[in-house]
Amino acid sequence: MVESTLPGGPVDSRVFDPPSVITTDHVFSYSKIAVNEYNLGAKVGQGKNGTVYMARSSLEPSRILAIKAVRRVSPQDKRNKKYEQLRRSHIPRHSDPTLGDAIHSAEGKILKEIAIMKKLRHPHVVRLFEVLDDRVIGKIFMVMEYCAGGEVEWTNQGNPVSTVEQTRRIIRDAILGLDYLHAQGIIHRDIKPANLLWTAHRQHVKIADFGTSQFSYALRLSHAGPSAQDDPEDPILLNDTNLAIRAGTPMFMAPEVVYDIACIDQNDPPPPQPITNAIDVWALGVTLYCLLFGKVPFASKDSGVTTEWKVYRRIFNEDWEAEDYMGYDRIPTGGRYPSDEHSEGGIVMHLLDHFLAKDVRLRITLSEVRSLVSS
Ligand SMILES: Nc1ncnc2c1ncn2[C@@H]1O[C@H](COP(=O)(O)OP(=O)(O)OP(=O)(O)O)[C@@H](O)[C@H]1O
Repeated sequence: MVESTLPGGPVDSRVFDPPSVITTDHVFSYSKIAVNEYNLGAKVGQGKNGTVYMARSSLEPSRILAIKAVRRVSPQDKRNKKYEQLRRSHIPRHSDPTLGDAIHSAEGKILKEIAIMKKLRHPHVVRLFEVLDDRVIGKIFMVMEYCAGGEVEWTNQGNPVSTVEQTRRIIRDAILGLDYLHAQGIIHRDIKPANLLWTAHRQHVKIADFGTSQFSYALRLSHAGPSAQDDPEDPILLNDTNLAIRAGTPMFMAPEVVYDIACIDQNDPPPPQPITNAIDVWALGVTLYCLLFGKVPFASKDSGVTTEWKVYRRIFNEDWEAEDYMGYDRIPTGGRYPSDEHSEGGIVMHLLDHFLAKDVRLRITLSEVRSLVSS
């Protein structure tokens, strides 16, 4: 068994390991139970646009994979019969991302997710192995590594389900994955427990779901310097105007993301802050809070049509509250401002404070947090 060592422990790297993502533009066999050499097994997940199945390759049956099957046309767009007719009769078999992007946003979205995943190769990021994209077929198939442990769970009727030590391990893995993403110029934009997947036996956590992620050339340049100019880039990645558009899950959104809605009725609002990779750090802070306390830090206290707006207002204006105990093992926090800052509770509350700094300039960076959690 080959193992690679990361700070905090070894990672099993026995998985099939092609040097780059394979793109197959001919689907020679496709049914409900198989696509090309892959036999589809149980359904393991359902997203807005895609269904995820367990799968095995007939060429290597011992290896379990995950295949995400995504419709080129989203369910509501299916009503657009004209488009579907056009697609079936005119689209050539070979893949052309820019064409796909231009003719249909659902297809453009999945091609962008694929272009992003193609750049990524890290022990704490779900790996894409192959894309089956035959344009005469109504679906695109993404063959990925399988994360057998499922989504990171965080609440049982408002109570935490992970111990503080388990939480530390989850956050540590997510920090390593996120730090890598940012170095590649990728802002995830939807960090939350449901997008962190456990490997088998809950050994490690990997970041998943790049459906709302965005490539930022400026971010890539800031990490790689002039050598970033030599990166092979897919043209579909280079439009980063989307960064200003609100995306992700409301309760995990950073103050700078919800600014326009939160300040809508303020006479003298503070100046807006830039949208950067710090939005992922905020979302990781919200994730840490969820794991520690079994609830979100900024929730609307009532239900109704204005709920989402109220959440944005709370994110923007209000401070988070600390419970007296954190984790399934109920370790004392010492309250929102613990008197003993060196106690376990004191250290964790201090960390939360830095993750959830409303001012982007005061928010902790991943390199700062890395040194804190590995010490
Ligand atoms: N590699 C994987 N291994 C195991 N389970 C997975 C894997 N990828 C996704 N899943 C499961 O499938 C679910 C849906 O996947 P995913 O979030 O990628 O789909 P989506 O259509 O992009 O969803 P969304 O509606 O959030 O955009 C996930 O929440 C997860 O439970």
